[in-house]
Amino acid sequence: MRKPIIAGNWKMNKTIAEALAFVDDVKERVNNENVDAVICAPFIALKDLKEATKGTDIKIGAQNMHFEESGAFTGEVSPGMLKEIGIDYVVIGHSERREYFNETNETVNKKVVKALEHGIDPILCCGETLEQREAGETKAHCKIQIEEGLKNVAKEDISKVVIAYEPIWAIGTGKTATAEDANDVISYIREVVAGLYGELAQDVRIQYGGSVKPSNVAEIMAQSDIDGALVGGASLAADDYVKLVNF
Ligand SMILES: O=C[C@H](O)COP(=O)(O)O
Repeated sequence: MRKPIIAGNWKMNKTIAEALAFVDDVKERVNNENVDAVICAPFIALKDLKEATKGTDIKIGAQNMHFEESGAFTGEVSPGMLKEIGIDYVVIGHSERREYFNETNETVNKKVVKALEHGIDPILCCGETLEQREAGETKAHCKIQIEEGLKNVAKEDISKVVIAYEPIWAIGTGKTATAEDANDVISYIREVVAGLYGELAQDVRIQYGGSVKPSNVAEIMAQSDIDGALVGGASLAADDYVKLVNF
């Protein structure tokens, strides 16, 4: 039985003060024991958020990390630094990182492997552009991203990986894939994982992301293969976040 995971991805939003006010507002209201509720926040707020959510059901994730342990990588944050403050999850290979920061399947894979090595659960993102969707290349594109992203991930670790399917054309646009379409691609992604890990694919949680909001989360979560959501815009408003995790 896969436990659903609803993760807010705040992207480059909220100061530390705003992040703490948000947690203060939602922490008593996040009470769905059947869901893992996560907030993925900017690096600078992570330590404070970990402290502020102690004893609550909210888990904290980063939005990126480097794959090296340390060294001359100006501006980067290492897996050990995240582990030191108890970070639970890390988003890896979000389409915005792939597009604006030149992340490739190869660097994404190194980060996935390194996160697992440090006991941080990676949220591995995949998804197609509008052009790829219109050309009928959605599944082929996701297959490559997943197969390359999971290279060298041991069988013992695969259930710790969360996959987020986010069609790029649905991110921040208000356009959501229909729940059935999203489920179809996600079922296919599970087949791809099964091609690599057999039955263990049934333990891997696969989220949908792209304009998820309180009004559509229940329909999305009702699909057979969708195990959660990675939510951008709607996760920034406290009341909406509470509705999303208590769907
Ligand atoms: O990581 C979250 C996704 O990019 C979705 O963003 P959105 O909910 O604002 O469309």
